[in-house]
Amino acid sequence: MSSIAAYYNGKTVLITGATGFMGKVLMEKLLRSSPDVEAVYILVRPKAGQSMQERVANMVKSKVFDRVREDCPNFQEKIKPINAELTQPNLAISAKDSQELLSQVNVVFHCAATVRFDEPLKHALLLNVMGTQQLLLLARQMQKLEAFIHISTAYANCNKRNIEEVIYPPPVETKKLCDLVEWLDESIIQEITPKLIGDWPNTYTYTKALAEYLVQQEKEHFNIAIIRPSIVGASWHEPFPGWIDNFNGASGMIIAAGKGILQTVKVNNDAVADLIPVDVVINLMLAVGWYTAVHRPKTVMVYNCTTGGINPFCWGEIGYHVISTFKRNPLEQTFRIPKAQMTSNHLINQYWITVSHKAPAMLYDFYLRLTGRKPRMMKIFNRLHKSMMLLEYFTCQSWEWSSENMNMLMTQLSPEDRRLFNFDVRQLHWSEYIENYCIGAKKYLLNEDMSGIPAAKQHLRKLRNIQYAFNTTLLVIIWRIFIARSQMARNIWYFVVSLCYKFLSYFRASSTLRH
Ligand SMILES: CCCCC/C=C\C/C=C\CCCCCCCC(=O)SCCNC(=O)CCNC(=O)[C@H](O)C(C)(C)COP(=O)(O)OP(=O)(O)OC[C@H]1O[C@@H](n2cnc3c(N)ncnc32)[C@H](O)[C@@H]1OP(=O)(O)O
Ligand SMILES: NC(=O)C1=CN([C@@H]2O[C@H](COP(=O)(O)OP(=O)(O)OC[C@H]3O[C@@H](n4cnc5c(N)ncnc54)[C@H](OP(=O)(O)O)[C@@H]3O)[C@@H](O)[C@H]2O)C=CC1
Repeated sequence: MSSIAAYYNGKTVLITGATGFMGKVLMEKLLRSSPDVEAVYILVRPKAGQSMQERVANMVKSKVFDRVREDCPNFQEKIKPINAELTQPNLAISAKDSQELLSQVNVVFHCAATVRFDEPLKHALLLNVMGTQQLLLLARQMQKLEAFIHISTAYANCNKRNIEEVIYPPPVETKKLCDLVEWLDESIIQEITPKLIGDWPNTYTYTKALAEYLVQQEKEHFNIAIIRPSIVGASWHEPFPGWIDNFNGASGMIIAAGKGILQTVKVNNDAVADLIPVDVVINLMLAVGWYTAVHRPKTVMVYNCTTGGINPFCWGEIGYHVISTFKRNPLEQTFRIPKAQMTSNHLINQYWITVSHKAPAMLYDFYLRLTGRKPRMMKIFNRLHKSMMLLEYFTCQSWEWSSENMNMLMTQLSPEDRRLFNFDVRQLHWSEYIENYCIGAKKYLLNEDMSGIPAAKQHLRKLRNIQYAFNTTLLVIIWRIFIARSQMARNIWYFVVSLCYKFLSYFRASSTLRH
């Protein structure tokens, strides 16, 4: 019997960020592997005109729960949603709900965060830092709390090259910074943000670094562990190979490449692409929850959850496998044939942006206008370029993370646990993983049916013919203009044509003699 699965049976778990990408995969695995878990409380806010209840009712219908639905058809009865808003005092949880949590919860998984790179500092602080502080205050009063697992990011300390499994001192006193932004005008905060975040690339990584320090300060009160995943991608095996449901991390760029929109991207081909499958992160989270509660380590354990040091793979290789997968399994209605120029040279990238992004977008928008439709391609590309700018910090450099704690934990697991909660990324076969990632993005994110592949291939052939015809016409036009303007070009042209003619005559004559 698995010790990890057995541990969660009969326990009450609280998950924040349960409606997010990782939260859903966590809930699914927990409910499937430990069907006798007492209850899974989730903090959910109303959103986009939907009440908390409506959101949860829709969420449990998601495909991500298909496997657990098959194994335990009444799995949703274990899910107990609590109305909460992490940016509000006391997380806006009612007194009654709060009492229930304080008396029941055994394990907390804190996943909620804003992961946007362009989040205004004030909001990122409110949610990622102050929200975490409020949750810690609540956790302090939980009578049966056995473990508090905080999900950070491997890039929380991306201003360092070598990242150990320790908490680094924060760049500022968090309390002072929070007080400051509370009364400062929004526009002033925006202006001083670059100065405040210093050598962090964005408010997301900066606030995740501050949160880690806050979490560590609670170590006297309960058992804490921090998990730092790198770039979380589609699942490796569970619940299905290639499961993905949002455009974050590398997924948006992979899809943009598959759609033939992204044709050039600024990456260092030889830099390590530290992707980590979502199910690996979730298995590690459940194992860490068990280990922290049962073994009660004396210090706050930090688990860098990365692949680069163990089973490295580079951006250049990812690009190659993404393009080759999408050529074999094309997406529907692609804009152009999938192809990716990948360079870390700014000027070369700018050249390709002009030639293979902006020029086709302008031409297509012109065609849309001519046919009485609204132009939209330039808008899409401007958005893509904004995203590419925000992501290039992560694709043009490599980091080294130590992963001793992840390795240590592996040695603590029984063979059964190692199989059921596998986080051994040495077994990851990258080309197979990337292929499943791309196909998963097609199926689960874009809702495209695999039966549409022959039509998608036909569309690619049409695009190829258009491209050949366009290139030939362009070449002839350029050459005609050139010849009309330059005597030298004319002479070269006549020389080349006469040379070809002579060659042809020679071959025809020699083949006639042979027969
Ligand atoms: C040849 C292939 C090469 C592939 C590899 C190339 C590059 C790899 C790229 C990146 C890797 C580095 C990632 C580093 C991660 C660090 C790890 C972390 O710790 S954490 C989490 C990571 N966080 C993120 O990834 C968030 C980043 N995103 C953002 O900050 C913002 O989305 C944004 C980039 C600033 C863009 O903001 P914008 O306001 O313009 O858009 P929205 O996010 O609001 O999205 C609007 C809407 O569009 C949908 N969407 C987004 N992207 C796409 C897409 N590519 N195609 C189609 N649709 C897309 C999005 O879901 C929204 O839809 P909806 O309104 O319905 O929700
Ligand atoms: N995805 C990745 O590549 C990586 C993620 N991480 C970390 O993993 C964790 C989970 O990330 P991921 O699942 O990808 O993120 P998502 O963006 O998919 O999910 C974020 C979750 O946080 C919730 N949330 C956001 N704001 C609030 C709020 N004000 N009150 C209550 N809940 C809120 C969201 O709820 P709602 O549905 O209501 O918006 C959602 O459930 C984060 O802590 C992130 O930093 C770390 C490394 C990489």
